[in-house]
Amino acid sequence: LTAHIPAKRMTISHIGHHRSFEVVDHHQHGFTPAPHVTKVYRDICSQDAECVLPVQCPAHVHDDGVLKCKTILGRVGICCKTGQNHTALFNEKVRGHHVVHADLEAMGDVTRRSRLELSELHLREMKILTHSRSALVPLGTASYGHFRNSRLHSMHDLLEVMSVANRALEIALATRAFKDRQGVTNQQLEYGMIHQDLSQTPLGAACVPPPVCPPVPPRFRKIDGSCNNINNPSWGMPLTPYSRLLPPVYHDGIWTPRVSEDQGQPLTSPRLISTTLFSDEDIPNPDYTLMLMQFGQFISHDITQSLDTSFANGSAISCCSEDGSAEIPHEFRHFACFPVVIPRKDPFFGRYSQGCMNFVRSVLAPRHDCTLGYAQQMNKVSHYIDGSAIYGSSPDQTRALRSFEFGQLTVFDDFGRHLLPLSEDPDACLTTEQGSACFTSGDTRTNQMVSLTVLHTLFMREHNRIANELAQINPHWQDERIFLVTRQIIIAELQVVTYGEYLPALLGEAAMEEFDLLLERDDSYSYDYNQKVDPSAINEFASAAFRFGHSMVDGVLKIYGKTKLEAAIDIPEVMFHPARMRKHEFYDQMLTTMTTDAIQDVDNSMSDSLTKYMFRAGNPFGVDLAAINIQRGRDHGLRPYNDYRELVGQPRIKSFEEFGPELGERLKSVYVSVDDIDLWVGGLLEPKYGDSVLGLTFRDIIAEQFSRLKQGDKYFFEHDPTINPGYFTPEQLVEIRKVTLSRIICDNRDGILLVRQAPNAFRKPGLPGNEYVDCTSPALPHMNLLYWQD
Ligand code: HEM
Ligand SMILES: [Ca+2]
Repeated sequence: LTAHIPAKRMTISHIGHHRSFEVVDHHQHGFTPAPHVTKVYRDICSQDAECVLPVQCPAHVHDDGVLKCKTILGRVGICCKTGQNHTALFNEKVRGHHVVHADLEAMGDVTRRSRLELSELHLREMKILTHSRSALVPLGTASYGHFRNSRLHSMHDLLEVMSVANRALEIALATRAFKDRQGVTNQQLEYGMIHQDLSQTPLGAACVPPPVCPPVPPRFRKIDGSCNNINNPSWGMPLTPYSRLLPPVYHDGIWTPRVSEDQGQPLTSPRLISTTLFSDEDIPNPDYTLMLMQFGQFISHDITQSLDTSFANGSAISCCSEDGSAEIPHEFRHFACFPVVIPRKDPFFGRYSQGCMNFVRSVLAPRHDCTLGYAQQMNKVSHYIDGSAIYGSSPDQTRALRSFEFGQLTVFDDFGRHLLPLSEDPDACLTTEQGSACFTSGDTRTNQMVSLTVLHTLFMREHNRIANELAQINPHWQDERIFLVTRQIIIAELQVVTYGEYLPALLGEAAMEEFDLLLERDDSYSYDYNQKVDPSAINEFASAAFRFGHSMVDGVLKIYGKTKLEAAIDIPEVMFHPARMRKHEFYDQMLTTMTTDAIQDVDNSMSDSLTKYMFRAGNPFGVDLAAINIQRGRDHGLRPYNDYRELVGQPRIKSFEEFGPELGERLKSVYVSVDDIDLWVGGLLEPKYGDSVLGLTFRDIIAEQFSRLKQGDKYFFEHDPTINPGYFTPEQLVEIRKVTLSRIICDNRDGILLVRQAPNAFRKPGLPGNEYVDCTSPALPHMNLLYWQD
């Protein structure tokens, strides 16, 4: 095998594969792949197919006739014809299902009906808002904190979201009407088998027009991610839908959440699943620091944010009675309500007579071509790794953050220490008490957790530091130029840290090879760009797999003084309450803690701070993030866990005991069928795979997402000049590749307490090769910006 592996892959020949596959090895004779396309064993697949990992071609799950092959690393792959087009298996017949043709007359009728229904829904919404006492989530409660997580930047932002969301809702209603009228089956909906041309219909006219792109691609990527892919200029833009690995499963094929595979009974309450399967155990990971947790959340916010549906005026919908004891009955509540039922005997919430945890379904977005079909959830932010959490996802948001002098971002100068600008929104945090502080950045979740605020502050400072240097090197540059070049460098740094340090720690070296996630070396360009790859955030990634991070969270943040432990903060105290940022030493202390203390292992243990007290803000109880994650998966139509096992080439589980006798017992008590297990739950229960901190299913889904974010992003920092309008020179690439998170930390510390760092901020300091060095040490090399002089 090794003989055919190009040089950069040689390192992995020693990596063993722990699981054995039932390999159908069609490949009998030798093969001679061309030097640059050695990713697949092409010869066994037909001309129009490629051998790829199953997760890269998920349509096969519903297709029996697929040919198995072997990928370059010896894993089972499949001969794939659909490429990235996972859900649209658009041919006249798929396993006995026929394409349904929608003619103009049907469309006219359906449109009229959906318009009517939409206005009825809005009318009802108004009624609920004006007449019901419990229509709104009470201020100051944990559920209000949860809603704050999908806060919008401004009124303008709200109007824009609403207008897109309403269009998507209208399409969902039209699809339902069409289904009733024509007798469409759920399978036909899953396969996207409604053939339609909406251009002549009112629905088509309501579609958001694609962005108009300049004939010459701009050197700097657009703030809103538009015009990255010439053929699909709206790919990756904010307010567009997630992509999917597998078609969703909805009870009605359109938007109603799924029920049990066994006789269609309702699924068990996510809260009961949470208390049965998840407990708070202290199992620190010996190898990785809290930074693996915190940077993970930071980068996830760059890629994805789904929004809870709100009332038209932006206020929070309540689905529970005022005292939280029961759900509001269907007829009196908002159509987007999907509350979590809390069992009466709940060991924790029972004490407070809570029978209902608020949960509101996510806002929808029309698909890119605005066609009929199952509901798609909206991503509020630019999907690309493009620093949108720092700069915002729209030109308005960016403008609000810039100082327009010397390329700088605005800061709050707190007696000489630069912090993020203070928020003017009285509702952005939990408290408005004297001396408290609440910050703004490109992302509305900045204040959710104080260690997240620290990372936002770090990258804001790094921007200003680089802008400063560039302004000195190029005194003739104006604000705009400095800003744009600095932003470009910051995005490159984010990508270098993500692909060079974060992902290898999270996924392990094997996945880096298998999914082609390794960065090139020195001054080399990458030639991986693939115009066919849709970079969009994957729904399964955002709503389940990448939420593995919640299991890594430690409920206590330790604060170290010069010689001893100074404090231990329960994290609910610092959720939407980042006022400690103003304490002189806190920022340095937090950076030290994050690069020193251990993360919790990824498993079925979650801190009580997240399952009992999240966002409690002084109340005796909070909300349960585990239950919310499970409910969100159902809200988004994620298929059950077993389907995703199959997707990554693992056999489906047949009995609960396959998770071991103890977990098996507990699983059995909350799921009727093994085919009911929620993806987020099953994924966390899997044993670690190889050198990854994750099980195989999550590992592969996450690896696939980051592969798309690289291959499908023309502006990815290392793409070559023929592809990347904002390419770096070879000399600049060498400099950018020197960057590490530890370097960024050292360069932007207050310097009050923090003087040293281990070279790899994600790995525990003191591990071999990761011993502490002084911030000034050459072991933490600097990027030389003189290569940007002109
Ligand atoms: C103290 C730390 C954290 C808190 C309090 C927190 C809280 C939350 C909350 C409230 C949501 C929204 C849930 C919903 O309504 O569906 C969420 C979503 C999410 N979280 Fe976390 N989280 C934390 C850390 C992390 C970490 C470490 C990661 C990953 C490494 C992560 C990844 C995600 C992702 C991917 C989503 C979905 C985002 C979206 O698409 O809307 N979180 N988190
Ligand atoms: Ca982004």
